Amino acid sequence: MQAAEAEALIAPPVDILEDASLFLDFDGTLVEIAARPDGVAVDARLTALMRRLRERVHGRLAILSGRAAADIRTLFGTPEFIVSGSHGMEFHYPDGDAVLAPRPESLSSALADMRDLAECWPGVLVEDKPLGAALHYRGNPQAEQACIALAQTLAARHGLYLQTGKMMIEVRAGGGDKGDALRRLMESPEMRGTTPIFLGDDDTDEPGFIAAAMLGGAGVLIGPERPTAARYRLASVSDTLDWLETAS
Ligand SMILES: O=P(O)(O)OC[C@H]1O[C@H](O[C@H]2O[C@H](CO)[C@@H](O)[C@H](O)[C@H]2O)[C@H](O)[C@@H](O)[C@@H]1O
Repeated sequence: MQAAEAEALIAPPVDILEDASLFLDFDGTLVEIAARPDGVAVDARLTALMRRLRERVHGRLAILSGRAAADIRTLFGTPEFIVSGSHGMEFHYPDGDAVLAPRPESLSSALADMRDLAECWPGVLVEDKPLGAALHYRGNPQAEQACIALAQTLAARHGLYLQTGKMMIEVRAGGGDKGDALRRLMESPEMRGTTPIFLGDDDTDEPGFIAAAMLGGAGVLIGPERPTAARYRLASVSDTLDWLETAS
């Protein structure tokens, strides 16, 4: 699918959640980007909003995050919606069921190499994830090229998938993405035949936008204009929370 010209994108109509299944990215969509991965929090407004949205879409609500699903579940405190983590490779359901792809053995070696690099670049953080290892350089943007080069080397050496992100680069298990997660969830009896709507801000969200469109729904890009497979756009996290409150 061709990326749409982002400047042509408008806000989604507020009645778009009628007969919808709603998929939401987390960082940069529901919460502002923070200096560090552990710098985000879920406040009372967001908790209440998720409850209202769940009712609005009759339970057809999921977060699709690049984070570990356990992170999202901890942040929300045993959520009553589906959480797909690790870029579409993990699933946690409200009834306690969980599906997790196998952790690549090579991640231990990749993490050791990343930690060696981080020791040479103050401000660089290493994130150990269930299915991936990430280098965050938001704390030292000058380390960007070194982080990308190491991640490229590790991905090639270990046959891992190279995942780009916002001031981070990750090597992770391949074989799935947020588009696959959305398609899988849309096959459930509860969601089948409904219209998938997916809100996200990052590279990892683009496969989800494509999958939503191919199933008759739409993606909503959060943030500044850029080439994207999303059909609509909201300019910021703040605008997104306001729009979701109106639409719920
Ligand atoms: O798919 P998402 O839910 O948007 O998760 C994407 C990544 O989010 C986190 O990193 C990003 O957010 C951090 C906190 O705002 C920020 O410090 C970092 O620079 C961003 O890249 C998370 O740490 C990653 O594991 C997720 O893949």
